[in-house]
Order: sequence, then C-alpha cells, then structure tokens
Amino acid sequence: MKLSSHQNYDRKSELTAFDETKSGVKGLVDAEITTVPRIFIVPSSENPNSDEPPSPELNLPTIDLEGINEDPIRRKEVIEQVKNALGSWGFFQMVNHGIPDSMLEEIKKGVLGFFEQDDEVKKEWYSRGDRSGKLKLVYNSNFDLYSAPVANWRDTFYCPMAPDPPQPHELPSACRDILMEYSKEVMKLGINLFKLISEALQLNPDHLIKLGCAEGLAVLGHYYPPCPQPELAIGTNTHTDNTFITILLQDEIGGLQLLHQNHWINIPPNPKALVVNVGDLLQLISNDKVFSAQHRVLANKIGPRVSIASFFTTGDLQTSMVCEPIKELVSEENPAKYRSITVKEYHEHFNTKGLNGISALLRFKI
Ligand SMILES: O=C(O)CCC(=O)C(=O)O
Ligand SMILES: [Fe+2]
Repeated sequence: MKLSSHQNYDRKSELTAFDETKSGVKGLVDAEITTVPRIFIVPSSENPNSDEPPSPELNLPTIDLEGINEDPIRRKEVIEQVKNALGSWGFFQMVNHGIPDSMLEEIKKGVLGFFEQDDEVKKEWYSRGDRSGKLKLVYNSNFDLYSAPVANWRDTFYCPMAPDPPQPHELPSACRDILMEYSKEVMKLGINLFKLISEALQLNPDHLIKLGCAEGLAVLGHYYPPCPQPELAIGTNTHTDNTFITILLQDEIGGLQLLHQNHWINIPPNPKALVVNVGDLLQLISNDKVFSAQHRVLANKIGPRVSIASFFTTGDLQTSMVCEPIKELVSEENPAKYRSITVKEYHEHFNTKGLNGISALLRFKI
C-alpha cells in the first residue's frame, strides 16, 4: 500500500506552519479543532477503512515466558513457539516476561506526564533530531513530516538509552526516573529474547548478542490524541521497524494492527503483555528466516492513546557493526539475499524515505 501525496495546495507551508507551533497534534486538539487539517488526510483509495475488516479467526500467538531460565523442557517448548511465531507472523505477545505490571503502569504514566506537561516547558524539548543539538531526547510530531506522503495523528519522543545512557539531568523530569528504570528492565528482557531467537535460528544462544544486536536501545514514547475525524486520518502509517527487534507496550485503547497473510489483524491490548516484533535488521541477518511484518496504528475518536516502543538498534550512531546474512544461515541452495550494510546506512535510508508503506529492506536486496 503506497500512499501518494496530493499536492494541489501548498503542502510544504502548511507542514512548516504546523512544525513551528512546536505543540504537535496535541496542540491542534487543545485548540479544539473539529476537522482534520489536510496535511493529515489519507487519500481515500489508501484509507484503512477501504480494507476488509480484520479477520476474527486469526489470532496473534501469545507466548508465556514463565520458567524459561529454570526448566530446560519448558525452554525448548518456548523456543519452538518463538520459531513458529517469528517465521509466520514476525510478531508475538508475551506474558510473564519479567517486567512487573506496576512498572508497565508507571512508564505509561510517565509518557503521559511528558506530553501533558506545560506546553511551554515541553517545547524546549522539540527538535528535528539533528545530533548537533544538545538534547539527547528528541520530541516532535512526525519524524518524517517533510518526507512522508501523509502526516500521522501522533506526537513522539525518541530517547537513546544504550550504548551511551543519558545522565538523569539530560532527561525531562516528567519521566526521568521511570525511563531509566524501564529501559534497564527492557535491556534484560531483550537479552533473554535474543538468546531465545538465536536458539530458534539454531545458532548458539549468544550468537545474536555477540553480533551486537543488543548494543543499542532507544525508547520511544508515542502519544495519539483523540481525533475528531478518525476515518480520514492514520495514527501511524504502515511500516516495518528499523530495528533488530522492537518490544512494544500499548495501553488499553487499541488500534495497533499487523498485516498477516494479506489480512489486517488487530493486536488486542493486554495490560500484562508486551508485544515483540522482528525489525528489518533481524530479517536481513536471518536471511529471511524471520520476517519484519508491516504494521500500523489507526486513528481513534477516543484518546489519548499512549504506547512505548523499545527499539533495539544503534540507529544513527556510527558503530563498527556490519549487518549481513549470518554465515550459518546461508548455503549454496540458500544464498545470501542481502548485501552487507552498516546500521547507520540502513537508518539513513529509512529516515529519508519516511513511513510510506514501502519496506526499506528492498534497497539492500541482492
Ligand atoms: O503505537 C504503537 O502501538 C506502534 C508504534 C510503532 O509501530 C513503532 O513505534 O514503530
Ligand atoms: Fe513499528
């Protein structure tokens, strides 16, 4: 699904005017607008409402991680489930993942607190993310505002937490402590997941970690204000993630969907669960043994919706890590499907392209 822009108005000036308010989509809603500005309108042919309704028979797998580090038989079963889920869905929900429910509640509150703080204070964090700025945490609306075909009904902050963790004073007070604590727990869980995924790929448990898959972590806080005309807009446009894996926490509102066998499927909110999905970089190094599924978030009359996406990637940092299909997963009958790239090269291509419904991986296919 490719969204084409409809440029019969001065879109660029309207984007700039919106950007310069530094108040994001929340600012529009606070000003009590009753119609969606045209920079956000999804062309009708590509509107999610024109898709078939989600199929109720197809359910995303839920995997219970209880006992994986204590009981070898249980661990084997879980590895088999992970292999099936990532090979056919690219996604699963997990329960008993080790992060306390109370911490999940606290991080959602922290993100809500950041977006709902005094607008003048929040504006000080607003930037387009050039790393020459002093701010580690980048808050804006639509990282791809000027390149994507349609603006999304969402505000976001992006905060790199590893390999160079921010100093507490570099973080906004609304979510400082919980962001540090949550990302520590997510890193532990990520390491456990990379071990399970390594084994699911029939590699040594440490293989993906040794390659550097858990080296970089960024936490994104998303805020989706209520939308006066949700049928005309989209919360997050169709995309695959620019990560090795993503660990996602969503609140109770819903709207996250993934594309499975050509059907859009709802990912139902579960306050105790976290969603895991394969990103493009893991698909590339697995030589398509696991895949990075397209997903999106619908706009909603009800809101705000909050979600926290933890991205395992070093992003735009220059690291020595090269991504290429893992030797053990390549053979004469199954040759490498991608060329070698750096994470930075991939990231730059992803950012320039924006969320336009086309996979960034295509560029690196052999
Ligand atoms: O808000 C969500 O539920 C999904 C966000 C997402 O897909 C992303 O951050 O890549
Ligand atoms: Fe995503």
